[in-house]
Amino acid sequence: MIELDQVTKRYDGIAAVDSVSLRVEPGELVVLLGGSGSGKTTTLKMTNRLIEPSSGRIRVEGEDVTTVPPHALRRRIGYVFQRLGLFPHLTVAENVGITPALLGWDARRIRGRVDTLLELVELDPAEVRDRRPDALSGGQAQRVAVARALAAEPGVLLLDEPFGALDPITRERLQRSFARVRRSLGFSAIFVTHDVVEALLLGDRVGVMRGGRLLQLAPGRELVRAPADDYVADLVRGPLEQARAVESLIAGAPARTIAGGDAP
Ligand SMILES: Nc1ncnc2c1ncn2[C@@H]1O[C@H](COP(=O)(O)OP(=O)(O)OP(=O)(O)O)[C@@H](O)[C@H]1O
Repeated sequence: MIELDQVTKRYDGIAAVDSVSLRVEPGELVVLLGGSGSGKTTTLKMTNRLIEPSSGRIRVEGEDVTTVPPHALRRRIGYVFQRLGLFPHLTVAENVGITPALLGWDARRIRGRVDTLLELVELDPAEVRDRRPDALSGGQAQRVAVARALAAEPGVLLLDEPFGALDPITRERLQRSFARVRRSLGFSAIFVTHDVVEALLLGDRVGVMRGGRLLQLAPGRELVRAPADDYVADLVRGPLEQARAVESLIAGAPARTIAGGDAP
């Protein structure tokens, strides 16, 4: 569904993305995981031509993206931005229905699709349909952003830290809700995050990026059991140790803090 073949992006001779190759199979969700500046967003934006690669090939649904006009490509690929990108002057229904409207769907079909998607992302259409984005909570707005990206029934979805700005409880709720939406619609997706737990829980496979390179692309289980190098090992160790510390706390064992000392 998505295929990157030795894709590189250079800025002033420096590689932001360095010879990255990966394939996303039909229905698969690949997470790109890495620290700030590792090249995740640049990789995502090259996939829908918001950024043009310096070299390499990208195919989406079998087609070389350079042969598809960018606006046509972006109508076929849903995109959820790092910072929302909802249009503040449009209502929720207008935001969600914008791509179907551009594609010339009739008003009844758009309305039906908008309501179906709002329900799918667990919002009550009657309650939020006519509100503007500033009248929504952060979590509600992010649900609307996901609904909007899915409105024109794309086979491919790109998500850039979609839940990054939310508190942990809202974030976890949205992760669960997104996993459900994915099961019911079955699209392929690339999901960018710097959150290791989110990556392990949501990704069919997780690609770890550092300095523009893809260090390892594997199911989360394999990253934990057989990390390709010390960087990957260190990256996954932190949250695993945290989880173990919490478990022993719950079990009533004399818990030790992550720093190694006894918990208060
Ligand atoms: N327009 C640009 N001009 C010059 N350098 C850029 C440009 N865009 C990105 N870069 C550089 O490319 C590298 C990769 O950036 P990118 O945004 O892809 O990283 P990221 O992993 O998504 O980081 P974050 O998690 O902070 O969003 C960084 O070093 C960044 O400074």
